[in-house]
Amino acid sequence: MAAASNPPTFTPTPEPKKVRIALCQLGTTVDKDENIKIATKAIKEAASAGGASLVVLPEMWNCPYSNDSFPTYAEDIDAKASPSADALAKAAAANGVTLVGGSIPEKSNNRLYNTCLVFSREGALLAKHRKVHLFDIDIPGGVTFKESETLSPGESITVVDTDAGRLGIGICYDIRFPELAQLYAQRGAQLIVYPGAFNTTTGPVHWELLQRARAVDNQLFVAACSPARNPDASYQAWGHSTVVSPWGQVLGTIDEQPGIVYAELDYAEIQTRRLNMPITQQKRDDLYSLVDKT
Ligand SMILES: O=C(O)CCC(=O)C(=O)O
Repeated sequence: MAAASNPPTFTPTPEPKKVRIALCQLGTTVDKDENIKIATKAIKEAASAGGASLVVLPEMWNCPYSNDSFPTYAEDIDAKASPSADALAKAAAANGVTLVGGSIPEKSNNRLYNTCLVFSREGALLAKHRKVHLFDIDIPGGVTFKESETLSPGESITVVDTDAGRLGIGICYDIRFPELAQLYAQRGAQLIVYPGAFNTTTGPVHWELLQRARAVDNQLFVAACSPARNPDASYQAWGHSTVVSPWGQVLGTIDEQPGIVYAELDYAEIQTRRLNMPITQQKRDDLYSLVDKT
């Protein structure tokens, strides 16, 4: 069967070639100020003791993961009334790291979003990603959650150039939608970062599987950063923050306890894998295609 002539969509980004990433699996409390302190301390440790140049925080790191908490912990980022965003900007600059600031509940124009902020190593806000796919599921005897009771979905997708490479951003449930990751790959993302908080029902079966699938499908790096499990919380996070290579190998992971996962990302591997196995060129555009509507 003749392969369709697909144009290569990957534009290699010349620099950087190698990045040391740190995923901070934070223990989250009910006290926002305390959570900010915990996050700030972890960012410092990841940069200084850990030598990371790219630091990632978990989904909803400044509050308990619950619909009761989102409205009360939400902050208005655009109005510059966000102690969490301020603390992240300062921590990125103080430690000279690119920071994917997990997510926090954001309030904006009478709506709430699950929002990830990305900061440069100078502390400038580079991107804001609002979770596009809300986590609404009902698994009897397992987990039931309906983010749409309080949150609204984001309306745009996010690829951002940073000192630590070209990053695609998704939040947790966003990882279940392969087309989003494919669009990010088409736009030259080298790494897709998913702050996430899977749970003890879906986590054991899907968390690593989805990361490895997104990495292998798109021949790029994937990193997913979870909160640590809090036995007292209503939502039991799976933990297991993980980094995966374009070949689907787990480069670093952890259990459900607080801690920091480190990994070396050698972006040259992306090109090697794509040259050795050129699936992008082998796609059958005559039979199917991905439509970018953004
Ligand atoms: O997809 C899952 O199983 C979990 C998703 C989730 O916890 C979230 O989107 O916050």
